[in-house]
Amino acid sequence: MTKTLEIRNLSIGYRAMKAKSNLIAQDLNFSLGQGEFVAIIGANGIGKSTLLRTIGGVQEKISGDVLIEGEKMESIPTQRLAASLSLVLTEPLATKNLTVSELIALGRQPYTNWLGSLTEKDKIAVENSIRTIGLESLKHRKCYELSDGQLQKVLIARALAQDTPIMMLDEPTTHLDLYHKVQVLKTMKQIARDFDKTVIYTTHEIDLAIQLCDKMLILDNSTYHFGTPCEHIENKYLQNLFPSDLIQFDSQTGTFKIKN
Ligand SMILES: Nc1ncnc2c1ncn2[C@@H]1O[C@H](COP(=O)(O)OP(=O)(O)OP(=O)(O)O)[C@@H](O)[C@H]1O
Repeated sequence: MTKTLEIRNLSIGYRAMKAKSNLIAQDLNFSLGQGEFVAIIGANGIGKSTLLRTIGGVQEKISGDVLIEGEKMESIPTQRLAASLSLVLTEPLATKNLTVSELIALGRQPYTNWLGSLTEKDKIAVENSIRTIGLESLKHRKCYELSDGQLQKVLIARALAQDTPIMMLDEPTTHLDLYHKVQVLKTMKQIARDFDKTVIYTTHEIDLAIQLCDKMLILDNSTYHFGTPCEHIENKYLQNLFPSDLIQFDSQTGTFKIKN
């Protein structure tokens, strides 16, 4: 399997603080291949978003390397990087006055000219994304008219329209109900499979990730584990992810249960 994303000795954190605590995670090493669907999990504040933003190139790393298709990220020109990697973050949207179609069309920016005019190919990519994510009935609506869950789907469709070999999504299902969480995650997995893309996302929905993902990266206090959900269960890495006073992981069912 071709490696699309390689993380080598990567340390992440926040430089500005200049204190030891600026280091969120260190010496991370893992790689992802074409067609893989991968979740980053871990407790609140452990560093999932920081990691995703760092490997997505919007946050400076502390040290180490992120390689995109074998090339160090910092040596890839911006335009080419935008055609290699799409990123869906949780930040509020600045452009809510656009229609759903217009916002999704912004995903085509790496391929359009400086006027931003869409070619036939761009328009087809936008329509395909709308259909794949199931947004046909909303495509003429203004983004400010959408619910949080609907907007979340639109942002995923925009990343899909960007048509990159790597897609990264920060908590893409937070605002969705259970049915639509599963629908979106299954669609993302299908996209990885059908188009040989590498899809990586952060999540708190560990049960769903166990059922759907090829691999999981578990960020734990001062350590991490990378492997298949089965390997994590066998190695009991999920058992100690949270304090044991309230919940415990049931390895038979692959779910967390509330303690009596
Ligand atoms: N801009 C920032 N400057 C300094 N520290 C930050 C900044 N943003 C986040 N942090 C800290 O970095 C750590 C990791 O935060 P991050 O948002 O990556 O965690 P997370 O695992 O995504 O959390 P959650 O599950 O709550 O979304 C936290 O301790 C947080 O307080």
